[in-house]
Amino acid sequence: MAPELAGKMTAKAAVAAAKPATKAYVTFLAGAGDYWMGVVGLAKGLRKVGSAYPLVVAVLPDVPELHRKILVSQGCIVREIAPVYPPENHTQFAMAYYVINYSKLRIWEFVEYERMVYLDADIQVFDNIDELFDLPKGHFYAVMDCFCEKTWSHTPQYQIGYCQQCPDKVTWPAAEMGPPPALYFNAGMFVHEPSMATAKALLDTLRVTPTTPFAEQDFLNMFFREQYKPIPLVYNLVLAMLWRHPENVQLEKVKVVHYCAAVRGPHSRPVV
Ligand SMILES: O=c1ccn([C@@H]2O[C@H](COP(=O)(O)OP(=O)(O)O)[C@@H](O)[C@H]2O)c(=O)[nH]1
Ligand SMILES: OC[C@H]1O[C@H](O[C@@H]2[C@@H](O)[C@H](O)[C@@H](O)[C@H](O)[C@@H]2O)[C@H](O)[C@@H](O)[C@H]1O
Repeated sequence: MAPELAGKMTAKAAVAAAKPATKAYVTFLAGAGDYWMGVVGLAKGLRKVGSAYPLVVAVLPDVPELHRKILVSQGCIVREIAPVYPPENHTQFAMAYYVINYSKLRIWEFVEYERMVYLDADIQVFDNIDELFDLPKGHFYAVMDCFCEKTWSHTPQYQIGYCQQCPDKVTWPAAEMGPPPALYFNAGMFVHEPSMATAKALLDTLRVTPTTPFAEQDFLNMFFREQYKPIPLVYNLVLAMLWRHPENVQLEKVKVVHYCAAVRGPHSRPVV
């Protein structure tokens, strides 16, 4: 910044103006359970693959000081966030287990970063994925989910055996059921651009949006429906894909594994 300008800007503005655009990975941690172990695994995995960016951990107030200290000792940047709850008595439509995940929406408020890659704590990174930070701006990048697990049994696509991962296997009966479901992403990993305007729009929209079974994942799919751009499953291999769509998986190319099926993952969550 030109020295003659320095005197005219406040010190804070001068630091902000001089600060390079920053990027970071971010994950979400709630409660005193075992998910902090998954975050340690995530931090170690990102370091092992030589990532150039830090890992920010958005923690709810109920995350114990001991877990926060361990994460800081693993090089994480721990940032406390306030919980986000859907409107009073609206939560009965979301699977109770997922309601806490609405708090993920706070990461749009991390505006000190111009771009972030979100990763669930039950994810492990096995190859460098820093290239995601250089994807063209203005889109919401994430990997398409699979509708074949029992967790989808409440949906028409599950009931007729339709899945976006193999749209030709069971043709969507458009005549009887209208247009097929829009492409739907798994919200365990996505590339986003923090912005207070987007953060406000998300929370304002949430206030008037009835909850649905997959909670914030359904909400994000609705909110970013126009901007969503699928990226290859190598960036978020939802484990169930191995047995639901093995033909779509080239394991030797997979960079990120998401232990979100009913199996034991790095955070050692018991099988449900
Ligand atoms: O008690 C909880 C539940 C969820 N999470 C965080 O929210 C993410 C999404 O929840 P979960 O992994 O259970 O969803 P899944 O992808 O397995 O459906 C987790 O990976 C954690 O980052 C957490 O920290 N504590
Ligand atoms: O709160 C909703 C969650 O929805 C997603 O998990 C689901 C989804 O992957 C389904 O397709 C599976 O069948 C299911 O097992 C799994 O839990 C995200 O991974 C998680 O971060 C979070 O957004």
